[in-house]
Amino acid sequence: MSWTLDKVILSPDSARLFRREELPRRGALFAEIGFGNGDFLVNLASARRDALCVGIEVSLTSLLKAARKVLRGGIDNVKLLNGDGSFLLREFFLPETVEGVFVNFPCPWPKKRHSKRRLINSLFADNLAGALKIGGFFELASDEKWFVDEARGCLLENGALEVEEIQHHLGGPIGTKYEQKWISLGKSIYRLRATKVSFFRTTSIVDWEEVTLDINKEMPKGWRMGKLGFMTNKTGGDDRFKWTFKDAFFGDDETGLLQVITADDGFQQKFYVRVIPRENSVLIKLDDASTVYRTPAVKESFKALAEEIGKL
Ligand SMILES: C[S@@+](CC[C@H](N)C(=O)[O-])C[C@H]1O[C@@H](n2cnc3c(N)ncnc32)[C@H](O)[C@@H]1O
Repeated sequence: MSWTLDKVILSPDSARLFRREELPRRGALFAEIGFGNGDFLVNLASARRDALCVGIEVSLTSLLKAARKVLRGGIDNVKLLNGDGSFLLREFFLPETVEGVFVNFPCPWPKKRHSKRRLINSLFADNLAGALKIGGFFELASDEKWFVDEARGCLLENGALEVEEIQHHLGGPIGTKYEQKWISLGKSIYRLRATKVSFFRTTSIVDWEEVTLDINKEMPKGWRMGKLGFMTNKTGGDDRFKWTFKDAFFGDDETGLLQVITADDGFQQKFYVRVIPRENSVLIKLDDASTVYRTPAVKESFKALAEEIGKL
């Protein structure tokens, strides 16, 4: 990533420092989840120069496009995070600090078999309520009435949120790309607003203090880096988290690289672990090109890899 984009996009590593050093010093905090082309976020940030506006997106293409827009506009109160909005609402923000959360035209995933992919569920409602300060609000806009109905039901399950009736009208103050698209096709727009009215907190699972994941494992007898290939498709974990080792690669520099996929409550991360032979040991470390949130699944995958290497 270029150094300029780096000023706007927070990687898991820079998010850690920002969260500790900058976040508590900022004024009002707003978040937009699934910001797409970034227009709404940029407009919000321009209208509220006193506030920090955090955009969360799963799409890297959208992330880069929006970051360029922010830089071109000379806007200094926007930060972007790559990842799932529900997870990052809970993990990135300090408890009960966010003034407002916006979700504009989320993917509805209408098919039943895709319903687990829908952003708004009971876990989202809890993560939202945990991030919002008392008096903070949530706004959802969608062209799908059934989706907003379902979202309303999920929000109502969290007793700290006061959920209003669904509003049905055409257009909002700042039309997003999808809003303009649906309106031009003659579709209706549904809006839902909720306010946090009482204390509610969630527990973060990311270890924000832990920096290193390095493990130094005693080198097994007859060790060859090629043995790392035996890890491929090994998997483990429990109800809350899972890890899988994928492809292994071997460099000319005697080191090995293993691809790892982890999931914590469905939050996926993909990264590479470098395995480096030392005199009598094997060093297992996060590859320099990878950054991850230090979740239980990530930590356990390192421990499991060390254990497996011991068996080789
Ligand atoms: C239909 S588009 C709407 C974009 C924009 N808000 C608009 O109104 O024009 C939905 C966006 O949500 C993003 N998205 C989907 N699931 C997400 C998640 N779990 N967390 C964050 N962003 C997500 C998609 O990548 C996509 O950019």
